[in-house]
Amino acid sequence: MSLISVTSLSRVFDVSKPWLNRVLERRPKALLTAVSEVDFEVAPRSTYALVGESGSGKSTIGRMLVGLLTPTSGEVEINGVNLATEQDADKVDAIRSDIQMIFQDPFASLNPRWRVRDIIVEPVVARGGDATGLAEKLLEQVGLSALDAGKFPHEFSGGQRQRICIARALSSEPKLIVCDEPTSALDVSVQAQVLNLMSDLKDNFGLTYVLISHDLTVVQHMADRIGVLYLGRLVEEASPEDLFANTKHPYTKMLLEAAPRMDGFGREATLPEGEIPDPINPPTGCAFHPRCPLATDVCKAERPKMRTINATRVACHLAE
Ligand SMILES: Nc1ncnc2c1ncn2[C@@H]1O[C@H](COP(=O)(O)OP(=O)(O)OP(=O)(O)O)[C@@H](O)[C@H]1O
Repeated sequence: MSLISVTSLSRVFDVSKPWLNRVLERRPKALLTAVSEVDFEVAPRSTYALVGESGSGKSTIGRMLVGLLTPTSGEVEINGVNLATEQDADKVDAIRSDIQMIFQDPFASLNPRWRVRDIIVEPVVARGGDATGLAEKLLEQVGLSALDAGKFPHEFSGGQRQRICIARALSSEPKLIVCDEPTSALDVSVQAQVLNLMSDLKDNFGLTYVLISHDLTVVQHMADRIGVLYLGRLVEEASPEDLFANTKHPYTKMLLEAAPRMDGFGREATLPEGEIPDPINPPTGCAFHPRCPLATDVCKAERPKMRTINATRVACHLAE
Protein backbone atom coordinates (compact mmCIF):
# COMPACT_ATOMS: atom_id res chain seq x y z
CA MET A 1 0.00 0.00 0.00
CA SER A 2 1.14 3.55 -0.69
CA LEU A 3 2.08 5.76 2.25
CA ILE A 4 0.70 8.80 0.40
CA SER A 5 -2.15 8.70 -2.05
CA VAL A 6 -3.08 11.98 -3.73
CA THR A 7 -6.24 11.98 -5.85
CA SER A 8 -7.41 14.80 -8.10
CA LEU A 9 -5.99 17.32 -5.61
CA SER A 10 -6.82 20.98 -6.27
CA ARG A 11 -6.39 24.20 -4.34
CA VAL A 12 -7.89 27.52 -5.34
CA PHE A 13 -7.05 30.83 -3.59
CA ASP A 14 -9.40 33.80 -3.61
CA VAL A 15 -7.09 36.67 -4.57
CA SER A 16 -9.88 39.21 -5.18
CA LYS A 17 -9.51 42.81 -4.09
CA PRO A 18 -11.65 43.84 -1.09
CA TRP A 19 -15.36 43.85 -1.79
CA LEU A 20 -15.74 47.67 -2.02
CA ASN A 21 -12.85 48.05 -4.48
CA ARG A 22 -14.36 45.29 -6.60
CA VAL A 23 -17.73 47.00 -6.68
CA LEU A 24 -16.26 50.45 -7.48
CA GLU A 25 -13.90 49.10 -10.14
CA ARG A 26 -16.56 46.66 -11.43
CA ARG A 27 -14.18 43.76 -11.19
CA PRO A 28 -15.26 40.12 -10.78
CA LYS A 29 -13.83 37.82 -8.10
CA ALA A 30 -10.28 36.69 -8.91
CA LEU A 31 -9.61 33.01 -8.25
CA LEU A 32 -6.12 31.61 -8.54
CA THR A 33 -5.82 27.88 -9.14
CA ALA A 34 -2.51 26.99 -7.49
CA VAL A 35 -2.93 23.21 -7.79
CA SER A 36 -5.21 21.45 -10.25
CA GLU A 37 -6.26 17.79 -10.35
CA VAL A 38 -2.95 16.36 -9.24
CA ASP A 39 -2.66 12.57 -8.73
CA PHE A 40 0.30 10.63 -7.40
CA GLU A 41 1.25 7.84 -5.03
CA VAL A 42 4.30 7.59 -2.80
CA ALA A 43 5.53 4.18 -1.65
CA PRO A 44 6.77 3.78 1.93
CA ARG A 45 10.54 4.38 2.37
CA SER A 46 10.83 6.01 -1.04
CA THR A 47 11.61 9.58 -2.10
CA TYR A 48 9.14 11.38 -4.32
CA ALA A 49 10.36 14.68 -5.76
CA LEU A 50 8.08 17.50 -6.89
CA VAL A 51 9.86 19.78 -9.35
CA GLY A 52 8.82 22.91 -11.21
CA GLU A 53 9.48 26.61 -11.62
CA SER A 54 8.48 29.18 -9.04
CA GLY A 55 4.68 29.35 -8.75
CA SER A 56 4.07 25.86 -10.14
CA GLY A 57 2.29 24.80 -6.93
CA LYS A 58 4.99 22.72 -5.22
CA SER A 59 4.74 24.33 -1.77
CA THR A 60 0.95 24.38 -1.89
CA ILE A 61 0.95 20.61 -2.46
CA GLY A 62 3.53 20.17 0.32
CA ARG A 63 1.38 22.14 2.74
CA MET A 64 -1.69 20.09 1.85
CA LEU A 65 0.27 16.86 2.40
CA VAL A 66 1.12 17.80 5.98
CA GLY A 67 -2.33 19.23 6.72
CA LEU A 68 -1.28 22.91 6.91
CA LEU A 69 -3.73 23.71 4.10
CA THR A 70 -7.03 22.05 3.22
CA PRO A 71 -7.66 21.02 -0.38
CA THR A 72 -10.40 22.85 -2.30
CA SER A 73 -11.22 19.47 -3.85
CA GLY A 74 -9.63 16.07 -4.17
CA GLU A 75 -7.96 14.00 -1.49
CA VAL A 76 -4.74 13.40 0.35
CA GLU A 77 -4.54 10.09 2.19
CA ILE A 78 -1.65 9.29 4.48
CA ASN A 79 -1.63 5.59 5.39
CA GLY A 80 -5.25 5.42 4.30
CA VAL A 81 -6.34 8.37 6.49
CA ASN A 82 -7.71 11.56 4.96
CA LEU A 83 -6.61 14.30 7.38
CA ALA A 84 -9.18 16.79 6.05
CA THR A 85 -12.21 14.56 6.63
CA GLU A 86 -11.24 11.93 9.24
CA GLN A 87 -13.56 12.18 12.26
CA ASP A 88 -11.55 9.98 14.65
CA ALA A 89 -9.33 12.49 16.50
CA ASP A 90 -6.94 9.75 17.73
CA LYS A 91 -6.33 8.57 14.17
CA VAL A 92 -5.67 12.15 13.00
CA ASP A 93 -3.29 12.71 15.92
CA ALA A 94 -1.36 9.52 15.20
CA ILE A 95 -0.96 10.41 11.53
CA ARG A 96 0.03 14.00 12.31
CA SER A 97 2.85 12.81 14.55
CA ASP A 98 4.06 10.62 11.68
CA ILE A 99 4.52 13.68 9.42
CA GLN A 100 7.09 16.47 9.67
CA MET A 101 8.07 19.30 7.35
CA ILE A 102 11.43 20.99 6.73
CA PHE A 103 11.47 24.44 5.15
CA GLN A 104 13.87 26.35 2.93
CA ASP A 105 15.02 28.95 5.45
CA PRO A 106 16.49 27.16 8.47
CA PHE A 107 16.81 30.42 10.40
CA ALA A 108 13.17 31.42 10.06
CA SER A 109 12.04 28.00 11.28
CA LEU A 110 14.09 28.11 14.52
CA ASN A 111 13.00 30.18 17.50
CA PRO A 112 16.02 32.50 18.09
CA ARG A 113 15.34 32.74 21.86
CA TRP A 114 15.31 29.01 22.49
CA ARG A 115 18.29 26.79 23.11
CA VAL A 116 18.84 24.11 20.48
CA ARG A 117 17.91 21.38 23.00
CA ASP A 118 14.46 22.88 23.57
CA ILE A 119 13.90 23.45 19.86
CA ILE A 120 14.70 19.84 18.99
CA VAL A 121 12.59 18.17 21.68
CA GLU A 122 9.61 20.53 21.45
CA PRO A 123 7.48 18.18 19.27
CA VAL A 124 8.05 15.38 21.82
CA VAL A 125 7.44 17.53 24.91
CA ALA A 126 4.26 18.95 23.34
CA ARG A 127 2.90 15.39 23.24
CA GLY A 128 3.96 14.70 26.82
CA GLY A 129 6.78 12.33 25.81
CA ASP A 130 10.11 11.68 27.54
CA ALA A 131 12.88 13.70 25.89
CA THR A 132 15.77 12.94 28.25
CA GLY A 133 19.03 12.92 26.29
CA LEU A 134 17.11 12.97 23.01
CA ALA A 135 18.45 16.29 21.69
CA GLU A 136 22.06 15.25 22.31
CA LYS A 137 21.53 11.89 20.57
CA LEU A 138 19.85 13.49 17.54
CA LEU A 139 22.49 16.22 17.27
CA GLU A 140 25.12 13.52 16.89
CA GLN A 141 22.99 11.68 14.35
CA VAL A 142 22.83 14.79 12.17
CA GLY A 143 26.59 15.35 12.35
CA LEU A 144 26.68 17.99 15.11
CA SER A 145 27.93 17.65 18.69
CA ALA A 146 25.93 16.85 21.82
CA LEU A 147 27.55 19.95 23.32
CA ASP A 148 25.65 22.09 20.79
CA ALA A 149 22.41 21.41 22.68
CA GLY A 150 23.00 24.37 25.01
CA LYS A 151 23.66 26.89 22.23
CA PHE A 152 21.30 29.27 20.40
CA PRO A 153 20.48 29.13 16.65
CA HIS A 154 22.50 32.27 15.80
CA GLU A 155 25.70 30.47 16.84
CA PHE A 156 25.46 28.14 13.81
CA SER A 157 26.04 28.41 10.05
CA GLY A 158 23.19 27.93 7.56
CA GLY A 159 24.05 24.29 6.91
CA GLN A 160 24.30 23.55 10.64
CA ARG A 161 20.96 25.23 11.25
CA GLN A 162 19.35 23.04 8.60
CA ARG A 163 20.85 20.03 10.44
CA ILE A 164 19.15 21.30 13.63
CA CYS A 165 15.83 21.54 11.73
CA ILE A 166 16.34 17.96 10.56
CA ALA A 167 17.09 16.80 14.14
CA ARG A 168 13.91 18.52 15.31
CA ALA A 169 11.91 16.86 12.53
CA LEU A 170 13.30 13.46 13.55
CA SER A 171 12.53 13.86 17.26
CA SER A 172 8.93 12.66 16.96
CA GLU A 173 10.07 9.58 14.99
CA PRO A 174 8.11 10.49 11.85
CA LYS A 175 7.48 8.17 8.94
CA LEU A 176 7.20 10.98 6.40
CA ILE A 177 9.16 14.23 6.02
CA VAL A 178 8.08 16.81 3.46
CA CYS A 179 11.19 18.84 2.59
CA ASP A 180 10.42 22.17 0.90
CA GLU A 181 13.57 23.37 -0.91
CA PRO A 182 15.71 22.10 2.00
CA THR A 183 19.02 23.16 0.47
CA SER A 184 18.25 26.12 -1.78
CA ALA A 185 19.16 28.72 0.87
CA LEU A 186 22.55 27.05 1.43
CA ASP A 187 25.94 27.50 -0.23
CA VAL A 188 26.52 25.08 -3.11
CA SER A 189 29.35 23.39 -1.17
CA VAL A 190 27.05 22.71 1.80
CA GLN A 191 24.05 21.59 -0.27
CA ALA A 192 25.54 18.21 -1.15
CA GLN A 193 26.48 17.54 2.49
CA VAL A 194 22.92 18.16 3.68
CA LEU A 195 21.48 16.02 0.87
CA ASN A 196 23.91 13.20 1.73
CA LEU A 197 22.88 13.44 5.38
CA MET A 198 19.22 13.25 4.37
CA SER A 199 19.93 10.12 2.31
CA ASP A 200 21.72 8.42 5.21
CA LEU A 201 18.96 9.31 7.67
CA LYS A 202 16.34 7.98 5.30
CA ASP A 203 17.97 4.55 5.41
CA ASN A 204 18.69 4.61 9.15
CA PHE A 205 15.22 5.79 10.20
CA GLY A 206 13.17 4.11 7.44
CA LEU A 207 11.84 7.50 6.28
CA THR A 208 9.74 8.48 3.31
CA TYR A 209 10.54 11.86 1.77
CA VAL A 210 8.58 14.23 -0.41
CA LEU A 211 11.31 16.47 -1.74
CA ILE A 212 10.26 19.81 -3.21
CA SER A 213 12.76 21.60 -5.44
CA HIS A 214 12.94 23.92 -8.45
CA ASP A 215 16.18 22.19 -9.45
CA LEU A 216 16.09 18.81 -11.19
CA THR A 217 19.78 18.22 -10.54
CA VAL A 218 19.19 18.45 -6.76
CA VAL A 219 16.61 15.66 -6.78
CA GLN A 220 18.16 13.51 -9.50
CA HIS A 221 20.26 11.36 -7.17
CA MET A 222 17.82 11.12 -4.29
CA ALA A 223 14.43 10.57 -5.86
CA ASP A 224 12.81 7.25 -6.75
CA ARG A 225 10.07 9.07 -8.69
CA ILE A 226 10.02 12.65 -9.94
CA GLY A 227 6.80 14.56 -10.62
CA VAL A 228 7.17 17.64 -12.82
CA LEU A 229 4.61 20.40 -12.20
CA TYR A 230 3.61 23.18 -14.56
CA LEU A 231 1.10 25.83 -13.51
CA GLY A 232 -0.36 23.61 -10.79
CA ARG A 233 -0.66 20.47 -12.92
CA LEU A 234 1.46 17.36 -13.01
CA VAL A 235 2.80 17.15 -16.57
CA GLU A 236 5.24 14.24 -16.30
CA GLU A 237 6.13 11.63 -13.70
CA ALA A 238 8.88 9.07 -14.06
CA SER A 239 11.92 7.50 -12.43
CA PRO A 240 15.00 9.78 -12.58
CA GLU A 241 16.56 7.45 -15.18
CA ASP A 242 13.56 7.68 -17.52
CA LEU A 243 13.04 11.38 -16.89
CA PHE A 244 16.62 12.25 -17.83
CA ALA A 245 17.31 9.68 -20.57
CA ASN A 246 13.87 9.34 -22.06
CA THR A 247 12.23 12.71 -21.46
CA LYS A 248 8.68 12.81 -22.79
CA HIS A 249 7.25 16.26 -22.01
CA PRO A 250 8.59 19.35 -23.84
CA TYR A 251 8.46 21.29 -20.56
CA THR A 252 10.65 18.72 -18.79
CA LYS A 253 13.07 18.98 -21.74
CA MET A 254 13.14 22.74 -21.27
CA LEU A 255 13.82 22.37 -17.54
CA LEU A 256 16.64 19.91 -18.22
CA GLU A 257 18.22 22.22 -20.78
CA ALA A 258 18.08 25.05 -18.23
CA ALA A 259 19.69 22.99 -15.45
CA PRO A 260 23.43 23.38 -14.93
CA ARG A 261 25.28 20.26 -16.13
CA MET A 262 27.70 18.36 -13.92
CA ASP A 263 30.61 19.33 -16.20
CA GLY A 264 29.72 22.99 -15.79
CA PHE A 265 29.15 22.72 -12.04
CA GLY A 266 28.46 26.08 -10.47
CA ARG A 267 27.41 27.66 -13.77
CA GLU A 268 24.36 29.90 -13.54
CA ALA A 269 21.26 28.11 -14.73
CA THR A 270 19.46 29.87 -17.57
CA LEU A 271 15.74 30.05 -17.00
CA PRO A 272 13.46 28.26 -19.44
CA GLU A 273 12.36 30.56 -22.24
CA GLY A 274 9.08 32.45 -22.10
CA GLU A 275 6.98 33.65 -19.22
CA ILE A 276 4.92 31.46 -16.93
CA PRO A 277 1.26 32.32 -17.70
CA ASP A 278 -0.99 34.05 -15.18
CA PRO A 279 -2.55 31.32 -12.98
CA ILE A 280 -5.70 33.49 -12.60
CA ASN A 281 -6.24 33.33 -16.38
CA PRO A 282 -4.50 30.13 -17.49
CA PRO A 283 -4.17 29.39 -21.22
CA THR A 284 -6.74 27.18 -22.91
CA GLY A 285 -5.89 23.57 -23.73
CA CYS A 286 -2.43 22.58 -22.56
CA ALA A 287 -1.23 25.35 -20.20
CA PHE A 288 2.28 24.95 -21.63
CA HIS A 289 1.26 25.54 -25.27
CA PRO A 290 2.26 29.26 -25.42
CA ARG A 291 5.86 28.29 -24.56
CA CYS A 292 5.97 24.95 -26.34
CA PRO A 293 8.03 24.76 -29.54
CA LEU A 294 5.96 21.77 -30.72
CA ALA A 295 2.45 23.11 -29.98
CA THR A 296 -0.28 22.31 -32.53
CA ASP A 297 -3.95 23.35 -32.79
CA VAL A 298 -5.05 20.44 -30.61
CA CYS A 299 -2.69 21.65 -27.83
CA LYS A 300 -4.37 25.06 -27.90
CA ALA A 301 -7.86 23.59 -27.77
CA GLU A 302 -7.74 20.47 -25.60
CA ARG A 303 -6.19 19.84 -22.23
CA PRO A 304 -4.06 16.69 -22.51
CA LYS A 305 -5.01 13.83 -20.21
CA MET A 306 -2.39 12.00 -18.18
CA ARG A 307 -1.31 8.85 -20.06
CA THR A 308 1.06 6.07 -19.09
CA ILE A 309 3.74 5.29 -21.65
CA ASN A 310 6.04 2.49 -20.48
CA ALA A 311 6.75 3.49 -16.87
CA THR A 312 6.27 7.23 -17.44
CA ARG A 313 3.08 9.19 -16.83
CA VAL A 314 2.82 12.16 -19.14
CA ALA A 315 0.19 14.77 -20.00
CA CYS A 316 1.08 15.81 -23.56
CA HIS A 317 -0.81 15.26 -26.82
CA LEU A 318 2.44 14.72 -28.69
CA ALA A 319 4.31 12.39 -26.31
CA GLU A 320 5.14 8.98 -27.79
N1 LIG B 1 -1.91 31.88 0.43
C1 LIG B 1 -1.96 32.19 -0.86
N2 LIG B 1 -2.81 33.12 -1.33
C2 LIG B 1 -2.87 33.42 -2.64
N3 LIG B 1 -2.11 32.84 -3.59
C3 LIG B 1 -1.23 31.90 -3.19
C4 LIG B 1 -1.10 31.54 -1.81
N4 LIG B 1 -0.13 30.57 -1.71
C5 LIG B 1 0.32 30.36 -2.97
N5 LIG B 1 -0.33 31.15 -3.86
C6 LIG B 1 -0.15 31.19 -5.31
O1 LIG B 1 -0.26 29.86 -5.78
C7 LIG B 1 0.66 29.60 -6.81
C8 LIG B 1 1.55 28.44 -6.43
O2 LIG B 1 2.35 28.84 -5.34
P1 LIG B 1 3.38 27.85 -4.63
O3 LIG B 1 4.06 28.64 -3.55
O4 LIG B 1 2.70 26.59 -4.27
O5 LIG B 1 4.41 27.57 -5.81
P2 LIG B 1 5.88 27.00 -5.75
O6 LIG B 1 6.03 26.12 -6.95
O7 LIG B 1 6.12 26.39 -4.41
O8 LIG B 1 6.74 28.30 -5.95
P3 LIG B 1 7.99 28.84 -5.11
O9 LIG B 1 9.12 27.95 -5.49
O10 LIG B 1 8.14 30.24 -5.60
O11 LIG B 1 7.57 28.75 -3.66
C9 LIG B 1 1.43 30.90 -7.04
O12 LIG B 1 0.84 31.59 -8.11
C10 LIG B 1 1.23 31.65 -5.73
O13 LIG B 1 1.28 33.05 -5.93
